[in-house]
Amino acid sequence: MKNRLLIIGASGHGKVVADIALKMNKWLSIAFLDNNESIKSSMGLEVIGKSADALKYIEDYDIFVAIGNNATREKIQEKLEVAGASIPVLVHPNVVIGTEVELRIGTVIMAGVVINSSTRIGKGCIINTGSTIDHDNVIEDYVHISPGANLAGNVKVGKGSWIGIGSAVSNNINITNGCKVGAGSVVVKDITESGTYVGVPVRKID
Ligand SMILES: CC(=O)SCCNC(=O)CCNC(=O)[C@H](O)C(C)(C)COP(=O)(O)OP(=O)(O)OC[C@H]1O[C@@H](n2cnc3c(N)ncnc32)[C@H](O)[C@@H]1OP(=O)(O)O
Repeated sequence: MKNRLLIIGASGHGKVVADIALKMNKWLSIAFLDNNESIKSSMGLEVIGKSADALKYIEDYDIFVAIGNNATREKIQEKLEVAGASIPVLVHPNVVIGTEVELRIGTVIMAGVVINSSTRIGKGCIINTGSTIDHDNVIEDYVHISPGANLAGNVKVGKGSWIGIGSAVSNNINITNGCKVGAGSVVVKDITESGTYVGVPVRKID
């Protein structure tokens, strides 16, 4: 761990990530990188360069990718990992995390989340505000669980999938990689084909 933190992405998601990092009180200073040159600072934290500059900072900074798009976040984080960057896990102080829960690098756990026992969360995941992930889940790399989504026990979510705001996934369900599950949708059967699914229960629209 380094004593400075660099957050890639200074927009909405980046701000929530920075707020969590500030509350963790582990870093002496926190700054952003962002490709939008018009953003000079965000939340009182300076923007010191563009995303492409990240490799210049890997000796002195922990680096966290705060980009909401799963594929873009994966691309940037994988490049940083290959270059040997130190990539933290960010956990808001007000979460409940059970026994034998594994969280991998580049993942952020936002306020009000509950993760129950024996669940594994992969690299670069966003576990967004007030979502719940119950026991024995496997959340693969670069997944986004949106605010207020509820996953029952023994759920598996494949790499790069996005579970929409306020959606629900029944117990013992597998959702394959590269899926989008729409806002407020309910998944009661396995999803075995990548695509976009909406409704109660979900139907494939794309
Ligand atoms: C902190 C944060 O902000 S985190 C971000 C949280 N945001 C979310 O969770 C958003 C999740 N996204 C959605 O639900 C989106 O609607 C998606 C990804 C499912 C689909 O988006 P698109 O591919 O652009 O689909 P589009 O908007 O064109 O809709 C296609 C059809 O599906 C319907 N539809 C779209 N989303 C839903 C939904 N969640 N539930 C039911 N029907 C839906 C539309 O009404 C439309 O129907 P129509 O053809 O009869 O008019």
